[in-house]
Parts: sequence; structure tokens; C-alpha cells
Amino acid sequence: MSDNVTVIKPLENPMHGSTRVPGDKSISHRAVLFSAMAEGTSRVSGVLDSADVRSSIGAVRALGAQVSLEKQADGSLAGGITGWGAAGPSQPAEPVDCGNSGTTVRLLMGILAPWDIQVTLTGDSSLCKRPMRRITAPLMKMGARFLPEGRETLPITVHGGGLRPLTYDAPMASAQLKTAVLLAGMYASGTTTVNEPAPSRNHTELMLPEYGVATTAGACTASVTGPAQPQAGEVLVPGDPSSAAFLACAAVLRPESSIQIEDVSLNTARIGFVRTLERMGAQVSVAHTGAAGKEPYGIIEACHTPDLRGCEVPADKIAGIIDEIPVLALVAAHAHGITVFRQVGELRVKETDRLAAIMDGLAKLGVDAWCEGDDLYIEGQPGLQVPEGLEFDSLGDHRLAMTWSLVGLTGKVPVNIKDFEAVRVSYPGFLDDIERLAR
Ligand SMILES: O=C(O)C1=C[C@@H](OP(=O)(O)O)[C@@H](O)[C@H](O)C1
Ligand SMILES: C=C(OP(=O)(O)O)C(=O)O
Repeated sequence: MSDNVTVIKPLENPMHGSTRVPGDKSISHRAVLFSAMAEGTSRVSGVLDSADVRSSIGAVRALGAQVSLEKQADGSLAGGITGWGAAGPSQPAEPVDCGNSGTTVRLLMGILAPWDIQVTLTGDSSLCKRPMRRITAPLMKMGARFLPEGRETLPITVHGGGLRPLTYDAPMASAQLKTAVLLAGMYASGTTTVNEPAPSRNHTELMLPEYGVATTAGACTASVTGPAQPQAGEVLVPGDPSSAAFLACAAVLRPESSIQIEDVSLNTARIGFVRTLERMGAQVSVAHTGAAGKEPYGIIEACHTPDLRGCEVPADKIAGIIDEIPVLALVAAHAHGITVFRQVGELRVKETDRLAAIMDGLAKLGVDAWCEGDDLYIEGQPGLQVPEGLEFDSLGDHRLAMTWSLVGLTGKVPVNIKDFEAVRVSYPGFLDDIERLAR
């Protein structure tokens, strides 16, 4: 067996009962970053304690925000964040290390662009391979500079200052791109608008008003009018639907299972995976129970479904399931017929090339999966038998670690996962949570 391998054994019993999942990663990043930009002390609770959110916390501390968050009994972080406010971020002595987190670095580019400082942003070996031009290009149109000139990957030094507003037609549906431009636009005089080819998650548009900054938004467009200085706010972070998706898919695959996941964000831009599972014939449903600010939350219920069928997911629905495609691909591998995910080229530039990883992993299961252009096809195999002794490599990617672990957890034989610890990026307690549901 190779080093750093975790043996993932089949769940002892069907999954049953209720659980909660840790705070939403996207909302947690924004709670930390927007509070750091604000004037005064914001109160945040339910914040996800994971490696990625720690990258955002470390970054804003290095830039002068005071963060006093404490670990709560439920594992979340809560407390106060005093922002740099109208004085702006301070010049850090060292490069700011964003770890594995694309959201941290890309949002920071927009946050730093208006200020007259020079900040070098870097990250781990995965983040240093991911494309940054999609963010630097619109910010350069607004007047920011990035050195070395023409560089597409980290490390990159932001030279901010004096921005003008921008109307930008984004080449891809990306909430990170949209957010970076809107955050920079808050410090330009006039209206900054981002138009998208398909709707991406809208947490920024929903959360900025909690910090006193008005936004306007349509299905594929969002605007902010500057100058607008955020003021201290209060944010309660609901559970992460992207984490819930692993538990829901496990319940769909494991015979006799029936679970409820409580207090999870039901933002429609995030629960596309429920719709995809429904279209595969899976027994899943949602029930609204409340709202945290403008973010709705509630219960996701999922039950074992023996007779899944393949479905087609059109291009305009992909942004709404972008982080769930690996685990949905695994569910599709158990369905009758072909599943097609249209236009999923963005998966090539996540923590790893997730498109290649899905095809490789499914090939180990003897399932045919292939790409035609940017469309992903999976030919399902109902009654799929998993061979003994399989080893999957997470490639350091948290979503892949959890996806391939479901092969062992919901099946009849253990699997080995290389670098399973990658789950610390978004869902450190994943294995405990899923095993608790099967006691
Ligand atoms: O804005 C966000 O919080 C995120 C946006 C998505 O990335 P893109 O904007 O690159 O699609 C998503 O994959 C990522 O996990 C979080
Ligand atoms: C792509 C992801 O995150 P990020 O872009 O923030 O690294 C993810 O969490 O799956």
C-alpha cells in the first residue's frame, strides 16, 4: 500500500436520522472578508472551521483586520471581526498565503485592487496552477495593475489604486469573478455591473446589503454603485449544501437509508444537485424552515433509491452544481442509461482537473465515462459490483476525497483513498458525521 492511504470501510448499517453539516464555505469566506472590509466590529456565527476559511482568516489578519473567533461546541467559529474600514488594508510585510483556496485569493484581488498598496498573493501548489487572468483582466480594465505583467498564475502582486467603474460581460459563469469585480466596484465612483452567461451563486449580492451596501441583481446580472464603504454587520452562516450533497448522495446509494440534513442553505443557486438527483428519480426533497438574512435554509431529506435513471444537465444549470459534479457523476454511475453534463470545462481548473479525475475514477469501477468537447458522458451500470482492493487518489482535492470514499462507505468492500486528509479543506468532520448516521 502506498503512503498516506486511508482505508474506508463500508458503513455498518443503513444511514438514518437527522444531522447538521458545518457552515457554508462560500458564505463563511464572505462573512470573514466583508467583515474585514467593514468599518466597526461585525458579529459572525456558524462560520465553517476548515483549512480554506482559515486561509481567509489568516489573510485578513495579515492585512490588518482583528479577528477574534472562538470554537463553539458544534465545531463552528463565532465572534467578532473588526475591519480596516475606510482606512483600508495595511501593507503586509510578507506575501499573503491563500493555501488551497481559490475563493480567498480571487476575492482578495478585488478587495485589494482599490487601495494604494502592493500585496503579493500566493498559495499551495494546486492554487499556483489555477488561472487568475479571469480576475486580473477585468480589474485591470478598472485601473488596477498586476505584476509580473501578463502573468496568469500565482504568485501575483496586486498594485492597487484609483479605480473606475466597469460594465463587464464575464466569459464564464463564476461567482468568484463576479464578486471580485463587485468588491472592487464598491470603491469606484459610479455603477459597476457584471453580466454572466449563466447564473452563478449569488451570496455576494445577498450579503452586501447586510453590510449596508446596496446591490441590484437579475438572473444573470449584478451591480453595485460606488463609492460605498461597508459598515459592520451580523452574519449567521447556514449549513453547507455542497457538504450536505455527499451525505444525501450516500443515502441515495446505500440500501435502506433515509436521512434528514437540517439547517442547510437552500439558496436556489446552490441546491441544483437536489434537482439533478430528482431528475435521476432519486427520493430527495427540501423543506424551508427559516432565513439567515436573505439566505434561506431548511431541511434536505434523502432516501435510498434502487432504480436511478440517467439524465441530461444543460449548460445553464452547471454553475448551480459545479462543486457537486464529482459526486453526482458517481451517482450517475449507478443509474440506468446515460447521464450528460453539458459544458463542464470549468472542472478542468478546480483544485485538480476534476474532469480527468472523474473519468479515471469511474474507469477503476469499470464504468464508461468520456468527454465530447466540454460535455461529460457517463454510461451508468445498475447493480455495479465494486472489485476488492481499489485505490483512489484524491490528488489533494477535498471533493474527490469525499466522492471516492462513498464507493467504500455505500458499497460492500473497503476502498483505499490516498490523501483522504484533503477533506480538511471544506468538511473536516465528514467521516465522523457519515459514520454517526449509520450507527
Ligand atoms: O464564489 C464562491 O464562493 C465559489 C464559486 C465557485 O467557483 P467559480 O466562481 O470559479 O465557479 C465554486 O466552485 C467555489 O467552490 C466557491
Ligand atoms: C472549487 C472549490 O473551491 P475554491 O475555488 O475556493 O478553491 C471547491 O470548494 O470545490
